[in-house]
Amino acid sequence: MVKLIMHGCNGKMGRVITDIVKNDEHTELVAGVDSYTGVPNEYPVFESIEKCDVKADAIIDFSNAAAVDGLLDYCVEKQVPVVLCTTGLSEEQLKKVEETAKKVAVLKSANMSLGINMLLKLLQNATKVLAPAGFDIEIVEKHHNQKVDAPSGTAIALADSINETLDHEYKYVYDRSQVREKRTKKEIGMSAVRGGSIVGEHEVIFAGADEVIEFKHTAYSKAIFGKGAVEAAKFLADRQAGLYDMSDVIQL
Ligand SMILES: NC(=O)C1=CN([C@@H]2O[C@H](COP(=O)(O)OP(=O)(O)OC[C@H]3O[C@@H](n4cnc5c(N)ncnc54)[C@H](OP(=O)(O)O)[C@@H]3O)[C@@H](O)[C@H]2O)C=CC1
Ligand SMILES: O=C(O)C1=N[C@H](C(=O)O)C[C@H](O)C1
Repeated sequence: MVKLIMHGCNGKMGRVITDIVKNDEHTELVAGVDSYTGVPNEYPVFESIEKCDVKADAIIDFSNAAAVDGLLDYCVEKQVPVVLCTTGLSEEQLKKVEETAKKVAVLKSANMSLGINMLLKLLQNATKVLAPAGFDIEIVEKHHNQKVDAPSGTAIALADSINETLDHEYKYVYDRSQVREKRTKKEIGMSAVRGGSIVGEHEVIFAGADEVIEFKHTAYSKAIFGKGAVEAAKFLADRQAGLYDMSDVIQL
């Protein structure tokens, strides 16, 4: 049995993970952490990770960026692997993730779904053909009205995957409203839409002269992220220190 701590247990994804683990015979939630402790839980809940004294094989994190520094320190101190799913981390925090992964196993992924992780690979082949042929690259993402970070972590991961095949020569453009200029060739535009209960949509557009190719992923439920995170936790539980991602968990 893999014993888990759910960091952000009373949030939207924390509740999804709680349901998945309840129906999974190989995992058990031994504790939760959430700044909101006003609801009943079937496991002990602590208001911050520092107060959690329950031993576990791995932590799953869906919280917010401000909570991640303390979590990383805790993981190093207690030597507990962590599946880091929270998005919107700063450059400084991303460096801290890399440093942490030298001391304990960390799996970081902005999107735990099979579809997006497959798309990250597909895009690399498409980019190798379409970018040299002069196609412009734009990413449009849509999410629910409760999301705080923009663009989504997934949109950035998609852009990073594309840019990796372009020797990181393309720059990211998030806002065209302040500059009265045509787009340049070597840029990836990213646009964010927020509204209602949209679970998550990502569209990558390769726009050429007289033809357009679009890759689109639509999430119809948060369970696709939850299932991926639980599988990632099982994978990570007995791993050596290192920085992992979903391509280590899913056979692509
Ligand atoms: N990688 C992936 O596949 C996915 C990533 N995400 C990302 O996961 C994160 C969480 O998403 P979601 O569940 O929708 O967000 P929610 O806001 O619904 O949940 C986050 C929870 O974390 C709690 N929290 C805040 N601060 C702390 C803290 N210091 N310690 C512990 N818990 C804390 C919040 O409490 P309070 O409300 O009181 O602040 C809230 O209950 C986001 O960054 C989102 O982008 C989401 C879906 C998929
Ligand atoms: O906040 C969300 O809901 C989601 N966040 C992740 C992101 O920022 O990419 C993943 C998913 O799209 C849902």
